[in-house]
Amino acid sequence: MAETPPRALTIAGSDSGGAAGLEADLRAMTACGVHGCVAVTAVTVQNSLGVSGVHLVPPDVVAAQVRTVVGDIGVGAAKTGMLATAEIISAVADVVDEVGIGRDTGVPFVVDPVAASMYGEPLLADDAMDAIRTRLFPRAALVTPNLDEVRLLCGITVRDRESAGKAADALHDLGARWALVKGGHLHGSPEVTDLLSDGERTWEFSGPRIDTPHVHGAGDALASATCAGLARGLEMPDAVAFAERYIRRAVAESYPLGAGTGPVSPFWTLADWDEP
Ligand SMILES: Nc1ncnc2c1ncn2[C@@H]1O[C@H](COP(=O)(O)OP(=O)(O)OP(=O)(O)O)[C@@H](O)[C@H]1O
Ligand SMILES: Cc1ncc(CO)c(N)n1
Repeated sequence: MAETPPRALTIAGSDSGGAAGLEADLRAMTACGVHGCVAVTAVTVQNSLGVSGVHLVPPDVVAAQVRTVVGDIGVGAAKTGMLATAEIISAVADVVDEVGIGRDTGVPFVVDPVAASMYGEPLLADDAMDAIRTRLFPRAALVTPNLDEVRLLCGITVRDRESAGKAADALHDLGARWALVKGGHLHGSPEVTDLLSDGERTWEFSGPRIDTPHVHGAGDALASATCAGLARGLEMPDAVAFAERYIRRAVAESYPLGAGTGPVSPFWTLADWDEP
């Protein structure tokens, strides 16, 4: 019998196409050697072409999932994905306080402020980004917005390194301990650069832009791999470096699926990482 591995929790929506959402989260956690637990917030009707339906889970049921997982299994870190409504966000803020998940607890909280699918369908109610900003940012060890989410959160349009730095500072000022500004949407540059900051120091994670359209779930996988790194006991910059290494290979090995956009690949594991 093997030992119990590190555990992490994702509070997220389901993608029936299995590319993004909690399905992507669990796969990334598994690939990173971590047992993933789930608090489901919503069921989406989704495939490689888009989202055609959303069915919400009641906020008290979301909170009960968090409570019951943490009370029995215990987790070393947690993350959020699709939270859908201000009511679910409020329930999540209350329950993470109750169970000791948070910015300055021993169980780091990664907030991925998912606003829309990659096709542009909303995954968050219009009034709910404000709830993420006010209720979740002050509890977050790390926030991981893409450039559209940065604009919604702090009104900054990121075009280059300088504006990315300003955005990271603004996100930090909203209460997050660390901010990772993801540059995947800055098309036109041959490099993809993600900028991590704690308001004083910055780390840049750069690599060549990989020529693939199949990046469905890339953001979910990056936040989940970071959460897995934290659950494995890494400090923040190391956990992000670990996740950046994971996502670059996952993007390089992405594959087509259906008639639309395919996912980043989870079909390799930690055991492969040290291959030449
Ligand atoms: N073409 C690419 N080449 C290399 N890395 C990429 C590419 N696309 C995405 N990435 C990596 O994946 C990360 C997440 O992508 P992105 O910035 O698009 O986030 P996202 O919009 O939240 O993702 P999604 O909504 O598709 O799950 C990027 O920060 C980057 O590290
Ligand atoms: C359920 C769900 N969560 C997150 C995303 C964003 O990647 C998506 N497309 N679907």
